[in-house]
Amino acid sequence: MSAPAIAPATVVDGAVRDDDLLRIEAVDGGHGSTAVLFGVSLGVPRNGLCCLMGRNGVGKSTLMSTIVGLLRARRGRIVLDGEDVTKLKPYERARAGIAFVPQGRDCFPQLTVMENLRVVQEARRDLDRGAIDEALDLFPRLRGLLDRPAGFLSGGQMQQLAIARALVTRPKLLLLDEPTEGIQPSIILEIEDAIAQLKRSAGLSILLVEQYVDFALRLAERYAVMDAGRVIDAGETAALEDGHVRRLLAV
Ligand SMILES: Nc1ncnc2c1ncn2[C@@H]1O[C@H](COP(=O)(O)OP(=O)(O)OP(=O)(O)O)[C@@H](O)[C@H]1O
Repeated sequence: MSAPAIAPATVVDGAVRDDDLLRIEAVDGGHGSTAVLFGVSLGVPRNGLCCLMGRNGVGKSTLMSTIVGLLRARRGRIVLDGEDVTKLKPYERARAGIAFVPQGRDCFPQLTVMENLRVVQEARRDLDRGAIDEALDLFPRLRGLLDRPAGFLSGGQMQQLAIARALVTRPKLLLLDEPTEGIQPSIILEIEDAIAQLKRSAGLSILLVEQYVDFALRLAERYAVMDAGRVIDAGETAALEDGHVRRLLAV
């Protein structure tokens, strides 16, 4: 049987702009022999937030892993602040300014909150102690928990620690994969405040994967919706009609 023809990438209007900090251009990718992403083009504005939405299994986490280099892009380009990072290793992309908070939060459960932060700092000699203080300023709740092992934190506290760990690297781009998942509403508000504050602080752009549509749209300037490994709609949130994204997600 002959291989199926590869469809040309279709770029949805408004998905990516020339001056975006992160430009994902016509990327194909997946897991081993399983193709998941098909010609994905998407941009994250400078000092802005793009929320990426879509039902379970459409490829959002696969795209995040491809951006940080845990999975290889089979076709297309990933450009960060004008630098083509498509072929860089994950640690090289981290040094180029990409930080990732995966689903599941990825902290060391036996280490205390402070040790979790120091591990990141000590792995990177270019980082100074001030970076930890700045990250803690954003999440004051963590200051009272510095000696507590991360495994004894609540889900919301753990999420705050995971974001703080990412910020210790002083990234240009922060990738957040479903930060509200399984978290109580009061802590979701704290996380929303922290993300809003991060956006205001100069130099940070955020790609947020989120199923909680209201949370995502309150924070975002740009949105994109994926279905079956493709971006099917994207644009400025300011121009969104009420209910438009929900209708797409219900497809
Ligand atoms: N390690 C893996 N090996 C093979 N296939 C995988 C692997 N991880 C995910 N997939 C498949 O890739 C597709 C996209 O999954 P992905 O996790 O990227 O979707 P998602 O949109 O992030 O969904 P969710 O919101 O449930 O996390 C799914 O069909 C999934 O089964």
